[in-house]
Amino acid sequence: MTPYEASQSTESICRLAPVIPVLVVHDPAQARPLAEALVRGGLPALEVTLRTPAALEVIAEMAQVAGGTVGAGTLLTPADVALAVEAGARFGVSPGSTPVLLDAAEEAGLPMLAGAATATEAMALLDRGYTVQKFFPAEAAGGARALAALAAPLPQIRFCPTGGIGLSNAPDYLALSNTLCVGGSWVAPKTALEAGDWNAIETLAAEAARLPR
Ligand SMILES: O=C(O)C(=O)C[C@H](O)[C@H](O)COP(=O)(O)O
Repeated sequence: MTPYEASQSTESICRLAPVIPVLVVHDPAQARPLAEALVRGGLPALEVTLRTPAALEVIAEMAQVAGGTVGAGTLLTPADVALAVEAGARFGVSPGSTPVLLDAAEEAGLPMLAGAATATEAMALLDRGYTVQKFFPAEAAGGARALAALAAPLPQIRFCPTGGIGLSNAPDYLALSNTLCVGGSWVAPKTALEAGDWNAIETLAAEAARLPR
């Protein structure tokens, strides 16, 4: 897969809904009800972070949920890419970008939403052909003002900002010309997950899905 094709795929995924939930799941038994609640609420694109021992099993379970598009987050190494693809991930997300990681994703045909936090990092990805990128850590790296400033010299790059975003500040990003969607963990909070409160998660998803962009 070329970086151009990867960007086309990640753009379509980012256009599915205003928010991509960032999920940290410890129990594979929660995968299906969680994905179903998020999809019912109107958020079909899901990012499962490879930060728990259960993550690959969670991806495999979620990949079978109708209407969902499941990706793997926190991809750091070529080995992570291979495991994510094997589990059934349809896209990958990384906090930053390294040539070996991008090589592996391109070879494996996994569309990457790779991270950049500065103009230099965004330009390096653009040089390689990635016109859709993750802006991470969004709030800590200057927030919506920083992302808006990048749009002036780099209008051809579109972003999914992630990191520190919630319902209250998501609109600041979604109003920007260079933002396709935002990522965030707020739609699947730890307390609701621990309680298996799928209705609460569906309500949070529905609220997020209604955000204008
Ligand atoms: O490691 C990755 O690939 C990630 O995707 C990192 C996540 O985007 C953020 O950790 C989510 O940040 P919060 O919404 O503030 O919890």
